[in-house]
Amino acid sequence: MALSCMRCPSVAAAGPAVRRPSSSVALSLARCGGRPAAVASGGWRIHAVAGKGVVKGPMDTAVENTVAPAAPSPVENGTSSAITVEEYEDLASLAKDDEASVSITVVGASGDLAKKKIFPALFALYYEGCLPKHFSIFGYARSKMTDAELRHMVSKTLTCRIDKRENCSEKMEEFLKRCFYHSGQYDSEEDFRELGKKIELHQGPRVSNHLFYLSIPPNIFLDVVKCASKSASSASGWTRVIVEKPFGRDSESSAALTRGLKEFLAEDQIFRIDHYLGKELVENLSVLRFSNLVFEPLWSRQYIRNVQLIFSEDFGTEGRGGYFDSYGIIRDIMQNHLLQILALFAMETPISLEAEDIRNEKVKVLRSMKPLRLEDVVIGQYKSHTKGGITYPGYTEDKTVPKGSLTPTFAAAALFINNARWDGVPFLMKAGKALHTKQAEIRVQFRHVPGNLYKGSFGTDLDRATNELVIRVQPDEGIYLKINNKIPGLGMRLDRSNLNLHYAARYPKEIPDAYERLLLDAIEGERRLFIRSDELDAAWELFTPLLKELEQKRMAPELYPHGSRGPVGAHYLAAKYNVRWGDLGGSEH
Ligand SMILES: NC(=O)C1=CN([C@@H]2O[C@H](COP(=O)(O)OP(=O)(O)OC[C@H]3O[C@@H](n4cnc5c(N)ncnc54)[C@H](OP(=O)(O)O)[C@@H]3O)[C@@H](O)[C@H]2O)C=CC1
Ligand SMILES: O=C1O[C@H](COP(=O)(O)O)[C@@H](O)[C@H](O)[C@H]1O
Repeated sequence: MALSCMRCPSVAAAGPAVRRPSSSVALSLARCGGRPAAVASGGWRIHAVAGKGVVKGPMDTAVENTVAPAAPSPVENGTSSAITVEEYEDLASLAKDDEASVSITVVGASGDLAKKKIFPALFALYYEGCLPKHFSIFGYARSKMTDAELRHMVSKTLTCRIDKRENCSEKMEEFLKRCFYHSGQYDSEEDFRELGKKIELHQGPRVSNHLFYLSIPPNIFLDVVKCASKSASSASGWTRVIVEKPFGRDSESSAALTRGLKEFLAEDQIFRIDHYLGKELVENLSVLRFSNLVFEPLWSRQYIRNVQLIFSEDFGTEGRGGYFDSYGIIRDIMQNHLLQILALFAMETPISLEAEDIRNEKVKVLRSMKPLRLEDVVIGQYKSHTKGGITYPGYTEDKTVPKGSLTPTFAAAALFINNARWDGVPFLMKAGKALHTKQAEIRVQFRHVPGNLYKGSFGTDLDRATNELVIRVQPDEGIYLKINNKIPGLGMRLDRSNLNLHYAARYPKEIPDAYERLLLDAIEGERRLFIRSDELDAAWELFTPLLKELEQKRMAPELYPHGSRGPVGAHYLAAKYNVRWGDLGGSEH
């Protein structure tokens, strides 16, 4: 069975002629499983990098990708233009002779994230035929390991998709053969130089593109970027760096990190990952809104009563208390994952689907947020709870958490966007660990029907009769819309039902993990789902004053039992804005 990267058909939808608004456009062609993609007769995907496509950052090289340097720019002198199918095919055949290689170096390869997410995602991409033909993967960390030991470690983490087991162990073998390990210190230019030599050796005489994934604690980000840029960046192709969160703890530390990174990297070499942006249902948010006439006209204060962004986990810190305690749930989940979803949800229609157009709109939302007030925030911390004879420890009983810690493991907040579309609409966020369930969802509660003819049928609880759109990000992905309908029969009794797009029923195929999408995007130079530095600044500007106030006043979190629905304060906060949390209703599917 020939596998092909399923990403290609979505590119085809954009059509062969790609319009670009910027004056300087570099072309990059990324191979997509060797299958026709962007046009019926081509095997390559055209990817135009808007604006500073050809960037001469300190760690970058002039050529964005594999196209011969003399490839004509399709856009001249600031006027929009398009690439014809013929030009496209010429470029594709040109590039076919000159395929670049890509190396992916997982820095911190011995760690939890690398094992849990990064290597499995790379294998899934390989299995799907999404990795470039010439690729190699390097693990880098201080731990001593041979290539064989790395392969053994990685092999234990690889799984086959439920729906794709054919040739799986063969594919695993092939994949593992392309994984190598280099042990070194994170602040040693010499060690990175050796790594660079190894990479070049495996890449052969082709244009060699280097991707580094920083899967390490943040205090060593800059050491690694410095050493990698000086000693292991590509001399012939691009060099890109994926940076994992946390991107600082507040505005100041985040700005310092950005300044540090920019000493060695240009902004468009930095891929700040927020894995929630790679989740299928978050990706679908814009499709839902902008490609369905029934939603976009309703997307404003005129019809939407409130929006809820809810994250819950049914487990506590469990050994990750060291990291968690100095960040807390607001920094861990709200300032990044939930705020990013909010920005995507609330943004104006972007000019196009280009990364910069989308990020421009998101940053406008973030910069329009009203300052977050302490009285609009509730914080909580889980305490021990015994259920069914099992005692679940409280947060401060975790050995990796300092005694008496006031770090919130739960927070709820009411946020507002100061713009014409959203003025007065509460955006309620709720995030917590050790709650009763693991779930992430977006809930949109619509206003009451004015002059509702059926008002009498709903009793006194009119809020229950309003429409609610639920986007279930995880688990059991789905989108459903609560509507009112008549119960069949001779009488006139009303009911609440769900118009339900249940992904498992509609799409039996396994949904790719967020890290797969994001890794592939980074390889292809697609920046849409990564955080730009001005977005990050705006996100910290919103949360930093609140975080400082909480810490300065040593606000004590409200305790809630492990496995419960969280502190009652969250209900009072919602009630203050006439909101009822949608995840607590009894009519879910
Ligand atoms: N784990 C997860 O689920 C998530 C993690 N992240 C972020 O991803 C990054 C990596 O996470 P994770 O894999 O859990 O991290 P780990 O703590 O497992 O660290 C990764 C590797 O870094 C090295 N390392 C650890 N501590 C230090 C230190 N103090 N000084 C130098 N090197 C050190 C170790 O490798 P060696 O000793 O071999 O050099 C370790 O294997 C972090 O920034 C984290 O915040 C983000 C979201 C989720
Ligand atoms: O970034 C983080 O996310 C995970 C939750 O991710 P999910 O994809 O499993 O929902 C969270 O557990 C962790 O604390 C946080 O750092």
